[in-house]
Formats: sequence, C-alpha cells, structure tokens
Amino acid sequence: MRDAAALLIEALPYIRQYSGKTVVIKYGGHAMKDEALKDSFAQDVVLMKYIGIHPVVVHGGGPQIGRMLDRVGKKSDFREGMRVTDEETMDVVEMVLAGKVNKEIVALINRHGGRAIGLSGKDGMLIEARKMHLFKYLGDDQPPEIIDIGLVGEVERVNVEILEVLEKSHVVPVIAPVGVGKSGETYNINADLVAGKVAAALDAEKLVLMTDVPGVLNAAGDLISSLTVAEAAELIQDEVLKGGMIPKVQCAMDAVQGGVKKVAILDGRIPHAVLLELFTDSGIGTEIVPSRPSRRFKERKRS
Ligand SMILES: Nc1ncnc2c1ncn2[C@@H]1O[C@H](COP(=O)(O)OP(=O)(O)O)[C@@H](O)[C@H]1O
Ligand SMILES: CC(=O)N[C@@H](CCC(=O)OP(=O)(O)O)C(=O)O
Repeated sequence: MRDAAALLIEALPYIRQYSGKTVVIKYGGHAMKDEALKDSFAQDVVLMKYIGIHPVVVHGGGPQIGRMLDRVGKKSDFREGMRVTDEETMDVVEMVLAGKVNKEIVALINRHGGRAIGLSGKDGMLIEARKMHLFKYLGDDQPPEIIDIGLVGEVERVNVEILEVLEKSHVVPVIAPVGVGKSGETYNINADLVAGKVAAALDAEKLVLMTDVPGVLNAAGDLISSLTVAEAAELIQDEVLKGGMIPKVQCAMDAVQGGVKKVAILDGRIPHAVLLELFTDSGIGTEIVPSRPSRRFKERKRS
C-alpha cells in the first residue's frame, strides 16, 4: 500500500507539469499486436484525459496494410522506410488506416471510458500534403537521382482548428496519417512524420513515439537513453539507423527543432509505456534533446 502511495507521489510533479498541456502519442502498428497491450495503451490515454492532459493520438498501421495487400495479392515495397504507393495501394492504405485501424483505436479508447473521435487528414483539411520525392546521392560530380515513390506525401500544413476545439472538450482525437493535396488528391504519409508535424503545430509539451524496440539502439545493439539532434544526424549518416527508424528519428529531430519541449522514442511492448515515460523519474526509451554542449551522451544496456 505504501509503495502505491509512493508511486502516486512520484507522479505528482509530472501530473502538474503536463496538466493542461498537449501530449501527442504516435501509436505504431507494431505496438498494436497484443490485446492486453492495446488495453493498457487505451487506459493510459483515458487516464491522461481525466487528469487534465490533452492527449492526441496519431496511429500507424504498416503491418495491417501489409497483410491486406497480401490478401489482394500485392507486394509491399519500401524505400528508406516509405511504402511505394501506387493508386491501388493508396486505396488499400486509406481503407485500412482511416477505416479499420482508426475505428479500432477509437472503439478501444471508448471501451475504457474515454470519448475518442477518429479523423483522417482529410477531415477539416487537418493534414495538407504534397508529393514526397526521395533523392539518391550519386557522387559530388553528379546530380542526385530522384526516386519516385508514388502517392507518398509529406506534410505541408496542419490545420489545428479542429484539434483546438477538441482540446477544450472531453474528446480525444485519433488521427490516421492520410493527407490531402491541393487538388484533393490523397497521400499516404508515414505516421511518425504526421505525429511530429501535429506536435509542432500544437506546440505540444511532449511527443511520444511508440515502437517495437527498446528505443534507438547503437551499432552494438545497446539502448541510447539520450540523443542530441547532432548525434542523431550522425547515426543516420553512419547507417546505424535503418528502415522505419530513419523517419522516426528524423521526425523526432524536426519536432525538437520545431519547438516541441520533449520527444521520446519508447518500447510499446511494455505495458503502460506511456504512463511510465510521463510520470516516473527514470522514464524509459530514448529521449531526443536539442543539444548537450558539455556532456557525452550516456548509454545504458538494453534489458
Ligand atoms: N538503430 C536502430 N535502433 C532501433 N531500431 C532500429 C534501428 N535501425 C533500424 N531499426 C528498426 O526500426 C524499427 C522501427 O521502425 P518501424 O518498423 O517503422 O516501427 P513502427 O511501426 O513501430 O513505427 C525497429 O523494429 C527496428 O527493426
Ligand atoms: C509512406 C508510408 O510508408 N506510410 C505508412 C503509413 C502507416 C505507418 O506509418 O505505419 P507504422 O507507423 O505502423 O509503420 C505505410 O504505408 O505503411
């Protein structure tokens, strides 16, 4: 009993810090595997809202899209963590993200006593997007090769009006990473990138990116508990970060530089990962900070 009281008291300064503030949570497709974990995530979100924090959920659904593409006989193809998206793939992506996955998370939060509402980037023109191009470096003497990855978008603008209205209510917004272009075209956007832009547009107190590894790992596989923007850029350049971890860390860097106070990448396989990160002294996962002039970054062993 005394332990429970001590735990609540440990949480008190953090509850005071976050109460009345916005926390954006990116809920990745890989962290949605297990029913008990999904329940603990929904409980965390509901508890946050009840104690006066404004949680905003941005979800992924990469594995779910992959399974649906398999069922219709289409292969998944990725470049630098981005799904190559032709028109047929875009239809499947929108159906899975804005339909099935979004409504599943909304229902989950509501089942745990919250009031969630599902939005895609098209609702209220929430996420205005433009086509993304990837550039491949071919040497100093040549222009880079432009890689066309189809209907993949990057966020041009987040129209936060609807989110600001919801902040004043009991409703938790749950956002699917589908964007809308100037001529009404639909874009598939990496969910981490959407979460970063939404957090910056809302001037969020914290951005939490949930994934299926303990956090950012160094070349030896150890967890890096704190990472500056410059150190993160080095890890990308040295190819220590691969696949989906590249846009995740890039989004964390952008968010920090865009004014989000705190950004953490953490293990969504840990029950109540969000609460542990927000409300305990030690936190979990990797925090990304703007700079740390004098100290070397600490590393702790992956448990
Ligand atoms: N240096 C690294 N540290 C941690 N994870 C890495 C690293 N490099 C590549 N990864 C991969 O990035 C994955 C997380 O990205 P992604 O699959 O897009 O996650 P999510 O779907 O949870 O957003 C991890 O499962 C891991 O395989
Ligand atoms: C362009 C792009 O790659 N979009 C992603 C959108 C979903 C996503 O980001 O899901 P996770 O967070 O679960 O990986 C995709 O099609 O898989």
